Amino acid sequence: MQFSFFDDDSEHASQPQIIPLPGADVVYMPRWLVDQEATAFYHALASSLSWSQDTIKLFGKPVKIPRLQAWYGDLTTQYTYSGLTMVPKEWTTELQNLRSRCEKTAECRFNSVLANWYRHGQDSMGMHADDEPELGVQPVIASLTLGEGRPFIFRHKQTKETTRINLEHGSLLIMRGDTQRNYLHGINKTTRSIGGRINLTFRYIYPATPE
Ligand SMILES: O=C(O)CCC(=O)C(=O)O
Ligand SMILES: [Fe+2]
Repeated sequence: MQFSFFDDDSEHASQPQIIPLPGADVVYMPRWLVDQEATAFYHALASSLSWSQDTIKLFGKPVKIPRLQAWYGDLTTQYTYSGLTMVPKEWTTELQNLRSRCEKTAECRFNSVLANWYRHGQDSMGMHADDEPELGVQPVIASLTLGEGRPFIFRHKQTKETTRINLEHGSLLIMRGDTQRNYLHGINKTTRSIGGRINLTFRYIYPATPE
């Protein structure tokens, strides 16, 4: 299924759109940031965040993930994974600014943000759900797109029904409720020659409880 939003009335261009996915709660807000501001944030984040291309193990072999990433947050959000303690970087001015605006829109608190930089069409993110226990049972995730729009794929875990939403420059996508429980999501590669896209996913990570 493909959704496109016909919106002739520019006054309503940033009206929230409810994405009709059964068993999910997804709202898409085109032009949450006006073009000029979104472009300014794209360049500021590209040059100021501490980007790295992380390595994961695939069938025992180290493989570089196909994008750059950076993780920022409150110190309470650090967690231990396979004996490795992951410590977030301290909030930058731009990230603080965007965090508080996302909190106002989503009407909830965020203490962490994962930044992804898709440098070109060959950068991607595999299908996954953001369902780690430290995100809680019904996580709210606010996802901001800056730069080149890319199709965001939702796939229902049981029915496998697939829905694509083109995430545009300056847009905010808010996922809540059972979205992570019922759906996977991801960003495919494309052979089209396209520009870069920076995505910020604001989250709330529950502080680890001592064992
Ligand atoms: O780039 C995107 O829109 C997806 C990012 C994402 O799913 C994640 O960071 O968990
Ligand atoms: Fe995700």
